[in-house]
Amino acid sequence: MNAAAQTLSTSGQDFAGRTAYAPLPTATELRDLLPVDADGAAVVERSRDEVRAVLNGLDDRLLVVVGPCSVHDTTAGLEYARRLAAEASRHREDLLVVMRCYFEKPRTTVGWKGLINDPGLDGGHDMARGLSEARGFLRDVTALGLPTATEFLEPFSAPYLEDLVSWGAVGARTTESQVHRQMAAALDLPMGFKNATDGTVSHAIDACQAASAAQSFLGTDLDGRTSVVHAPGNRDGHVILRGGASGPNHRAESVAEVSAALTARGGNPRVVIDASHGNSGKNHHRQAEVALEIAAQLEGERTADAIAGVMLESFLVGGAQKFDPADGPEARDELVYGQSITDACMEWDVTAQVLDALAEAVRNRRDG
Ligand SMILES: O=C[C@H](O)[C@H](O)COP(=O)(O)O
Ligand SMILES: C=C(OP(=O)(O)O)C(=O)O
Repeated sequence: MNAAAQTLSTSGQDFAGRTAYAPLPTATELRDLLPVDADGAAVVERSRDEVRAVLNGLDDRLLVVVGPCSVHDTTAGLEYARRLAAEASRHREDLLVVMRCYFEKPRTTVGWKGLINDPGLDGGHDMARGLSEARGFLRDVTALGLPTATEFLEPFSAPYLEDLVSWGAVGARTTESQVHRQMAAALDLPMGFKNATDGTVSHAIDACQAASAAQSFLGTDLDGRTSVVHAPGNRDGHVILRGGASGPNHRAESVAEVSAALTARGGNPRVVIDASHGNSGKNHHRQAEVALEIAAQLEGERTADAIAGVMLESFLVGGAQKFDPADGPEARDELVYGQSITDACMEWDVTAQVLDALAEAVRNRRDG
């Protein structure tokens, strides 16, 4: 029995066989505790509409989803958000900047699963605190006038957060999952689907089609009751090219191929390109180069209009540091402030240069 399970069984909470359960506050309770004010709600509503307009080619700016691979320290995350809000405002004519606020990490095998799962970075799995910190962080970022983006990994956490999110992702490891496609069908915000880790893009195209349909499925309501969910479908699904085991897919030939496949399937032919992950081999120096290659593509003739957005992984300090909660509190206390504990991120100064280059490329695209 693991330590968390032992605590629960001895603290007299519900315990069934080998698995322990600890009830959490409902989404309604957390929303009441940390409500969105009128200004915050207006930022979210306006940003969702702006993202939709960019995705549909009605707004000629570039969507830029940028921020840490994962938020593990909300103080550093907020310092990053303040810097990014200033850049977003400086580039607002050319770029629609949305901050990556990723609190749930899908692991290839095992590892720290993100702020919601383990906010203490100590294997304590205090998810009530994790949900509350995540929601509080989204509120703080939104209060800066900066829209937020997140990956929805656990369908159960979506109701706790979604009203503060302007762009959502389904990751490479879950795009083929019916459960995640249903979840997307219920969310009233633009949702990107990543290609699979092996590089296959057809799952993401299938996901856009599936999520666009009205669906009925088993889920929970905001009060945590198991419910039949009747979702209206999400018309703002789109593909995110993140490369994979078969190689990168950010270049013009891949973009043209996917865009044509999307057109043939009646999907949105405009894609978001992730400069990180399989497109950079998770090397943050290479990520900056890939971002500049995408900028060059925006100025070319062939696929410039097929690119709606770019995703960048970026934090205050470049690179990443190894972290495993099992290494104990000393390892946690020695973490470098502002550096990723999951994938390598571009450092702040490089990020600012990349944003400059993307904005210039958008101006050149606009001027033909
Ligand atoms: O962006 C995040 C990571 O690439 C993803 O969570 C997988 O990470 P892992 O292979 O280190 O588990
Ligand atoms: C996990 C992520 O990406 P992917 O699903 O592409 O691996 C991510 O963007 O944090």
